[in-house]
Amino acid sequence: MRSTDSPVLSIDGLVKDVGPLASLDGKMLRVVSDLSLVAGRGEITALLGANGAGKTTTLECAQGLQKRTGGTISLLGQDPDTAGAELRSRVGVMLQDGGLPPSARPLPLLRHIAGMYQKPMELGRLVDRLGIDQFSRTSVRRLSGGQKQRLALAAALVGNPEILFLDEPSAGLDPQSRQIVFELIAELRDAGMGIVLTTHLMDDAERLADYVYIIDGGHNVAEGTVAELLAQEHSADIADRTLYFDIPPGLELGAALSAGLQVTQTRAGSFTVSGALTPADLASLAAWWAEKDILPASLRLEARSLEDVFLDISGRDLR
Ligand SMILES: Nc1ncnc2c1ncn2[C@@H]1O[C@H](COP(=O)(O)OP(=O)(O)OP(=O)(O)O)[C@@H](O)[C@H]1O
Repeated sequence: MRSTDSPVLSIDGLVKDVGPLASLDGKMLRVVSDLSLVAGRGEITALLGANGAGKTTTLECAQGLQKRTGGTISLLGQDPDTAGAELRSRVGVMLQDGGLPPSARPLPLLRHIAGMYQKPMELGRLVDRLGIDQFSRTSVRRLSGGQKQRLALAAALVGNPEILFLDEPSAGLDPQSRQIVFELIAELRDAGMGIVLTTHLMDDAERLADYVYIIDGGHNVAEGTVAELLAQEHSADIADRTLYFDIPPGLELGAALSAGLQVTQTRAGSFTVSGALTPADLASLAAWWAEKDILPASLRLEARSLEDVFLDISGRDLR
């Protein structure tokens, strides 16, 4: 486990049992087992995992919303299970379902929440930044999913927290909203806030996270910066590079590429080449195109992605 100078959250050996469950003959189900992580101030820490991996349960235990079965948790230096209102006022939480009162209107709601804190954020700026002024007088129940998500983020931020928890922050957001939300999250990080988020979207983790914990089956299976995870040892199944190109249908590549590469045609003329691709392979392919007077309609070379690493670590079976 990584150590950081000023952790906002550290979890050591977290265990969470739920139940008793009738489906298990009245036995308890262990949904988190021996999970440890550290999140630093001025950092975005991501818990990345498939559906049901245990991410939400872990965050809810960290926030004191669920009582843990075992392990230790320090949230801003205190145990969330026993701490009082003073700790809650320093923590911002954006839950997956928003948790907002359906009949409330955004602006009065945010003003009300701001009134509960000693040093709230400047409301006008936050409202403007998240585009809430466009729907400030529409009741929560009538907001779109993305508008609710932006309002939930504003509600989590208005108290100016030292640590911000975000459960699936980009769920339901259109590309513009996602861009605005991501920029704001990165700015808050740069200003020193500790941000802990859960996601099952590799792209979110790649774009946002300073440090990633991959969670599977209720425990950590890998951790590191995105660059460290991409560089780590992996099975032979995942290629370092994959080349995609589209050429007119009906042509056989023949000897244009060296033996040993995996070449597939996803549809006539659309090729995917993976394996130990070398510069010489690209040169010989280009020479073959020149000889046949072909300019590919599209051409893309991609390095291994976090998604490849994730699937390699956690397997391809549905959860
Ligand atoms: N009270 C409960 N009773 C039965 N099962 C539970 C209970 N709470 C959690 N679980 C199970 O524990 C596992 C972890 O759930 P959790 O919500 O933490 O996963 P997650 O990683 O956040 O998933 P998602 O990405 O789908 O939100 C799931 O299989 C869930 O069904």
